[in-house]
Amino acid sequence: MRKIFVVGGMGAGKSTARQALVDAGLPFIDLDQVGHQVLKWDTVKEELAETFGDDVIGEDGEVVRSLVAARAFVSPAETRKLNRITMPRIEEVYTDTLAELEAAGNDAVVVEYSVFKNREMSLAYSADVVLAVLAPLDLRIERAVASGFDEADVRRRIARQITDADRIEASDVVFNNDGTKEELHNKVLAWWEGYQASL
Ligand SMILES: CC(C)(COP(=O)(O)OP(=O)(O)OC[C@H]1O[C@@H](n2cnc3c(N)ncnc32)[C@H](O)[C@@H]1O)[C@@H](O)C(=O)NCCC(=O)NCCS
Ligand SMILES: Nc1ncnc2c1ncn2[C@@H]1O[C@H](COP(=O)(O)OP(=O)(O)OP(=O)(O)O)[C@@H](O)[C@H]1O
Repeated sequence: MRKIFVVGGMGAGKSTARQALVDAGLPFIDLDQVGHQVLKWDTVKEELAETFGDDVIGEDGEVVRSLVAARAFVSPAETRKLNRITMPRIEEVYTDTLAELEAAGNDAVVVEYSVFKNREMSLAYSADVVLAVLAPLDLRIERAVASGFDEADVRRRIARQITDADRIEASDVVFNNDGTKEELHNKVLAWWEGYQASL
């Protein structure tokens, strides 16, 4: 099963690019969504409370994501603590989901991976193709804020992520999302048609 990774910084337009491939009929795994799923595991909740404070578990017993973000993205060291808790569990769910999709007879899957670092040392070692979605920083911040995130939080998260130069270096195809959503959608679909024809 071909694994088509969609990577990009916060607010770049990964979900929009992924949707174009989903509209073309591909199943998808969004690793941000998988991340939210593992926050429901008791072991993860316990480790987050030990690391970032008991109050990161709300009165309803669920992780208060905004509070974890406020504490985990203040420095590379704190972000590493978060990643050490979440990443092994995300990888476990990812591997299981891949196996299920493969068993169901799918030829390809789109994987949206927001914290991609490089092809060798992350989940992306299994990628057949890496598509990078790029957009100017001010536009990314504006879009992320418009979708509900606090600006200071967005800036802290972006500071913990790799740069677009690194993304260009590590990817096979680059999409600039500096026009309309429809333009991005069409560019991704055009790539997919060409890619399929080349197989
Ligand atoms: C910190 C948490 C609780 C914040 O939840 P929240 O709902 O506010 O954000 P959400 O999960 O939707 O992520 C939004 C964006 O934040 C950025 N982001 C999230 N986690 C990270 C991280 N570990 N490092 C850098 N950026 C990150 C990404 O650009 C992501 O697309 C959550 O992001 C989390 O548990 N992160 C750790 C797991 C992880 O790395 N998930 C990303 C997919 S592998
Ligand atoms: N070309 C565009 N023009 C205007 N708005 C856009 C464009 N591309 C994306 N957006 C909007 O910007 C926001 C971020 O886009 P999207 O969710 O696709 O990015 P993402 O890379 O998946 O972000 P995140 O890292 O937060 O998951 C969304 O609200 C989306 O609708």
